[in-house]
Amino acid sequence: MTQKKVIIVKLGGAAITEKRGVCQLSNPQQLEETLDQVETAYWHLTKSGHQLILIHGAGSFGHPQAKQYNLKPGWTTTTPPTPHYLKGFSHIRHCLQSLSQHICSSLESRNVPVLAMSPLDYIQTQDCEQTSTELFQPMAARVRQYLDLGFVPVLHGDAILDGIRGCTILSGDIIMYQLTQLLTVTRCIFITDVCGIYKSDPKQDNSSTSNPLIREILAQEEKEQIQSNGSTIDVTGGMGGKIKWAKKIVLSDNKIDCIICKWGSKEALDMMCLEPIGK
Ligand SMILES: Nc1ncnc2c1ncn2[C@@H]1O[C@H](COP(=O)(O)OP(=O)(O)OP(=O)(O)O)[C@@H](O)[C@H]1O
Ligand SMILES: C=C(C)CCOP(=O)(O)O
Repeated sequence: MTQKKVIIVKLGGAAITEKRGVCQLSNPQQLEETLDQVETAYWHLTKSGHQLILIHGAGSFGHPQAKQYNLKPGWTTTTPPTPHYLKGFSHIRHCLQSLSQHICSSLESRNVPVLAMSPLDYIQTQDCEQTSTELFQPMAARVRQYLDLGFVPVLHGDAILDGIRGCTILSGDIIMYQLTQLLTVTRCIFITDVCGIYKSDPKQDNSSTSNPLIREILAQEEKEQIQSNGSTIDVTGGMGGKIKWAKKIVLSDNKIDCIICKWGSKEALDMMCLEPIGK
């Protein structure tokens, strides 16, 4: 019997939403293809006894709103939130829930047994990314419980309460990292709208000579010559943030594969179906 494996797929905000807009989904063909691949991968994994966790990014349903209301630094716990913060927090949560609802109902109609989980309900951070892994235990325990029952848990980058900042923004990339620390995970896949990591943003330089795709990155290397400032609003660090958390995953357990690939690509489907890397 093959050993049961768990994979985590993050559907990036750039894959499922139009990040140049506000509360705008990706074009229907892009979104359909992305979710079709998730459906195919789910059936493939299930047949072989493997399990799938989904996380989605916020894209245009979270980043512009977080910026507008200054929600990442939060309101601090010493003073109560101003009406501006109350409105912003309530508004962003409403936007995020509508995105999660859309993704989950599209997958449910494809017969993928998804169960949505809002991180806000499972974690209060202590200074956002500085939060210790043990505080993520209730979230991981619920994910484990859903997996054991045969469901596909769906989490997302979220606006959450924070013991120091009052509130903050928790990236799906950090949720990915924390889950790898608490569950046994074989592979992490980041699906976005570019084929991987380049020397600099491929949307600003699409020449394969001056801006090649970097196929592998040494996780131990402190600094690599990668520029990661993108052209859309991203309060959680964009591609730079993703590289940071992917490296932390690999450094914490070098048996976990970490892959960044483009929605709809053959690589994305192969990686989600647990095909070997580099085939
Ligand atoms: N060096 C780079 N290599 C590849 N992409 C880069 C680079 N620098 C900037 N980018 C940009 O990073 C974007 C992907 O990062 P982003 O954080 O938007 O991904 P995501 O996970 O899909 O979104 P979200 O954070 O909303 O979930 C691409 O759209 C690309 O234009
Ligand atoms: C902007 C919000 C609310 C969450 C960010 O999550 P990410 O898109 O996974 O980085």
